[in-house]
Amino acid sequence: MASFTAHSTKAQASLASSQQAKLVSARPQRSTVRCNASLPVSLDSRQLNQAVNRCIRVSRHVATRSSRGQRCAVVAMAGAKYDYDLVIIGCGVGGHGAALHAVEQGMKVAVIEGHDIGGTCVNRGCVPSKALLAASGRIRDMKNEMHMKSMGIQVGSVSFDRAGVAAHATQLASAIQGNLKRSLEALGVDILIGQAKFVDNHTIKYGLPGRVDVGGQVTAKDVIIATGSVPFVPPGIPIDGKTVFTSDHALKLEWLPNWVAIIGSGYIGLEFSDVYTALGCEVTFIEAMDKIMPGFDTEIARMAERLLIKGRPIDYHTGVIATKVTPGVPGVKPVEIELTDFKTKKVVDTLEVDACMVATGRAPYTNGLNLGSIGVETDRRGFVPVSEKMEVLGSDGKVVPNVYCIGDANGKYMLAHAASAQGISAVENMLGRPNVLNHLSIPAACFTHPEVSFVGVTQEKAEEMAKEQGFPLGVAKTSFKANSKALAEKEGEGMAKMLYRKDTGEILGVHIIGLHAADLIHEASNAIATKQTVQDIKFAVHAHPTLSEVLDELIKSAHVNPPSSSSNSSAAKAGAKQPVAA
Ligand SMILES: Cc1cc2nc3c(=O)[nH]c(=O)nc-3n(C[C@H](O)[C@H](O)[C@H](O)COP(=O)(O)OP(=O)(O)OC[C@H]3O[C@@H](n4cnc5c(N)ncnc54)[C@H](O)[C@@H]3O)c2cc1C
Ligand SMILES: NC(=O)c1ccc[n+]([C@@H]2O[C@H](COP(=O)([O-])OP(=O)(O)OC[C@H]3O[C@@H](n4cnc5c(N)ncnc54)[C@H](O)[C@@H]3O)[C@@H](O)[C@H]2O)c1
Repeated sequence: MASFTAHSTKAQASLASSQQAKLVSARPQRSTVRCNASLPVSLDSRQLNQAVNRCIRVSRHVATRSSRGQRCAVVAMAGAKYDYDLVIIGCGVGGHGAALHAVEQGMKVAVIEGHDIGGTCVNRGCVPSKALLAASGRIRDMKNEMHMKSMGIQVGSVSFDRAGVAAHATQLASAIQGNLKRSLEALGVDILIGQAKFVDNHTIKYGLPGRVDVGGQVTAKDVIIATGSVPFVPPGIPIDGKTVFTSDHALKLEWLPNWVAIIGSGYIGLEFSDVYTALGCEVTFIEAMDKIMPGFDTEIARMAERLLIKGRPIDYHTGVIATKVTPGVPGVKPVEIELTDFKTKKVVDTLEVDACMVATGRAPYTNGLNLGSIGVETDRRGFVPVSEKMEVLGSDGKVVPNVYCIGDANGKYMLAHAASAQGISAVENMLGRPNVLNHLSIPAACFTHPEVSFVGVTQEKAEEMAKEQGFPLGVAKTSFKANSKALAEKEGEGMAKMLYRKDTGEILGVHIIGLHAADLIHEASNAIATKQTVQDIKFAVHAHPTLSEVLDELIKSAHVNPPSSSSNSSAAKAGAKQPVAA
């Protein structure tokens, strides 16, 4: 049976010889687990807690037998079986989030990164794109004379320096990359450089092609695959990086084509249409689905079309795919795009434009991991199959012990904050604390001007659920038009919509389009994550005048029956004023 010596430590523990308390992976057989309580160095209370957590992790017998409240100081035994508790392959936001949480839990962690710390989000995604959107958004605002005049502002001619805007994006990416790296170093995470591949569940080889001085082999009790994704380019589209390109190239803003066709009207297409049109380019969308912005709730997409497309130099072709693209030469020869009807497969048109951006989704970056060595097969598109606890599933459908996959590589929800939340969840699960992330509580936002955000399901999906499960569906709506803060900014265009169960008050989805929608969505996503109902949050107070009152009004306008209006509700007991339905 496991034996455990716990020292209650009021102050610093008394210390033995060794200079460093290395909570290195001891992974002895459970029957021989022995957590020795002599501490080799002074530990502060945080380190002490980490040590306790570490011991609890090594043996669950200990977890149940030792009172967690009692401050036990523990040091893992000598003779570590693995180099690390956790090795993370890929150091994007997913890997970074997982590493931070694992260190917090007292684990010894290494990340292996084959390209650049920060991955897509920091270097080729969220961060530089938001910098371009911020700069181009200002330019759009200042060029909007009517808007400025309506607030009594006169602006002279507005000009910008393309290279300066581009530099803002690259400098921001590089600053944030540095911050990320320093945060890992400060926490003692080992950063190993190289492309990693599995030898077995606990052994990873890494190196760089043609570099004998880089690389090696490490072992770990647990491994997380966090290798992210790369742009997906449909067949028949040669990328030259100049006239035919993906977001990887577009973010460098090396030139501004007069007319750019964007294939795909998802997040990347929309955000880049916002940047390009603010900087004076014309845009044509090529979208395979029958409607533009097919990923959004239909009503929100309709409003987005009015606010983000009509009134801007943007047109679109829907229900068509680009089957052949011939690159051009800037200023000399246009790019030719052959359009084919998505359903009939007949060629219907040919476009000649200055440039073509491909924004048709992302493909997982899982090649070269030697997943076969651990009995794993990716799906047709290359995504790693995972359980709801982020455990990797083998080709037999069973959990592959000690291997997890998070972020874009598993394809569950390709967003930065989802990757990092999945990383935290995976660490919790490897520590023996079962954790399932509710993906329906993860907010998403498109950072156009104005922004679009949502959490949970669309109205179409909610209607389907209501029909199948037989519950009454509530649809509450509010507008930004009546919001004092939005009106003060002369930004009254926008709406918010909530889908909820009228019988229980459960919130199924919230969609917002309008000023700062990306910030406003969190009240709703937190409510869904913590399972709060409409009744629970109906009487929360919002500062006036703020944009958050849009959500306040939205929630107050929802009608749940029964039991929210019952006189037994806590708010009614407290004598809260009943809100007026909008
Ligand atoms: C233009 C653009 C804008 C975006 N904007 C947003 C946004 O505003 N908000 C948002 O939430 N999301 C946004 N995203 C999506 C977001 O960037 C991704 O969801 C997120 O980066 C995924 O994180 P990850 O950690 O899973 O993978 P990544 O960030 O892709 O990181 C994976 C890392 O693993 C490394 N790697 C791969 N294979 C190996 C290997 N074998 N060995 C070692 N290292 C390896 C890669 O080099 C990479 O650094 C955007 C994406 C793009 C392209
Ligand atoms: N603000 C954000 O959070 C943000 C910003 C950018 C990117 N991202 C992430 O990056 C990922 C990739 O973004 P994206 O915009 O490339 O993908 P997406 O999945 O959002 O949109 C792709 C669009 O392209 C269309 N499409 C696909 N193949 C086509 C073809 N052959 N011809 C014409 N249309 C085609 C699809 O119907 C879809 O509308 C997304 O999953 C998103 O999560 C997020």
